[in-house]
Amino acid sequence: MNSKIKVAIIGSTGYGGVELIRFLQHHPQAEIVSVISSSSSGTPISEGFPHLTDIMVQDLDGVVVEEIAAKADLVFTATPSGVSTKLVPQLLDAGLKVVDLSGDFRLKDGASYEQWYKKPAAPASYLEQAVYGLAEVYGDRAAGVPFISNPGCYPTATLLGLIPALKAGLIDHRSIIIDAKSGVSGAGRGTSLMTHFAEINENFKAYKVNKHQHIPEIEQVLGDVAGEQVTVTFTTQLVPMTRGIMSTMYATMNGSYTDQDLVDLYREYYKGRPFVRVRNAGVWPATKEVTGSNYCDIGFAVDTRTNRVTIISVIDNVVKGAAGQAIQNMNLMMGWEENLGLGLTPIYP
Ligand SMILES: NC(=O)C1=CN([C@@H]2O[C@H](COP(=O)(O)OP(=O)(O)OC[C@H]3O[C@@H](n4cnc5c(N)ncnc54)[C@H](OP(=O)(O)O)[C@@H]3O)[C@@H](O)[C@H]2O)C=CC1
Ligand SMILES: CC(=O)N[C@@H](CCC(=O)OP(=O)(O)O)C(=O)O
Repeated sequence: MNSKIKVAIIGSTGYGGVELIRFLQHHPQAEIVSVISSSSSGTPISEGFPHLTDIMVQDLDGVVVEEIAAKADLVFTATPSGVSTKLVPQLLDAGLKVVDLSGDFRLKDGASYEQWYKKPAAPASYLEQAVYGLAEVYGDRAAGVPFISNPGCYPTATLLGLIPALKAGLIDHRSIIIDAKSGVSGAGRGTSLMTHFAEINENFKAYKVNKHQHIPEIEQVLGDVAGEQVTVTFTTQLVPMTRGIMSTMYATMNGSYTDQDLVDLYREYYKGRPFVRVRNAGVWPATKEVTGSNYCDIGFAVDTRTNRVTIISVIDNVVKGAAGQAIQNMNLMMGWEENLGLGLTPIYP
């Protein structure tokens, strides 16, 4: 096994960054050498996060690329969209490996990024260089590369739920409808009216309907899998819970299949992949069954009356949707077992 890799976390005061710290502290092959903040450098991280008093590296560093390059081998950029666009090229040019958690390098087409994110795209050469890190689908592309773009939270749950059926031709790609719900931590730590307690508690609201920035990401990957253009209907909703995404997908089947046919197909597709668990026929997953873990759990319900299938996929948005998947990608980049440092059972209840 290789020697320990030195890692730095930019955005370590955000939800993704704090979750990276939680897992990396116990990673057998990684050592956190720098926790970085653009707004609180020079202060101990435990000042804002008292639950982190036991982490070895306490003082928050500033975002100084040369200093990061002098200390670290690999950087996790858990930074907002628009920030990674500018930061990641500098880190790569300084010789660092990067796993970026933002949406800035997921879309290969810069014009599409600008349309959906309403921000300038990163230079095309860096978009090309980024390997899209949906580990269970593209994991074989990750070994030895310097730069992984971590998938979005909604796309992770959705794509893992759809790809085996689409690839096998079981579902009609023109019929896909995705109804996705997220806990409020998906919006990050910053406060807004959208996630304000009085606005979301005992409430359930749709947002960005047909306008969500994850639509082109989902369509890009489904198009790649299907070998032709795929468009989807995608509705996102905010649920009054802290963590968790449930993506419920509907599609017309191209033949007559049973729940068990889908279970068998998905178990075969995800054979050997430690983080996708396919439920037995008739058993549907719940968000609490993956909380705090890197699992994606998937269940099915075939409706013979309508000839449609309902696919239900759940993840913890902060883990499999962000920090956990980022560590899984680091493991694959380094040629390690993909579940290294991630073997936690979900927190229940
Ligand atoms: N939350 C989730 O479930 C998921 C998040 N993501 C993506 O991961 C990234 C991080 O998300 P999340 O942790 O939730 O977001 P947060 O808003 O919780 O944290 C983002 C952090 O980025 C830092 N930051 C802000 N501006 C800058 C800057 N100019 N330079 C350097 N750092 C900066 C801030 O820390 P400071 O002020 O200390 O520098 C802040 O704490 C985002 O791109 C998000 O879209 C992806 C999948 C799921
Ligand atoms: C609940 C909630 O607000 N979720 C966010 C997910 C943001 C995110 O992860 O953004 P990128 O993947 O594009 O970086 C949203 O729907 O925009």
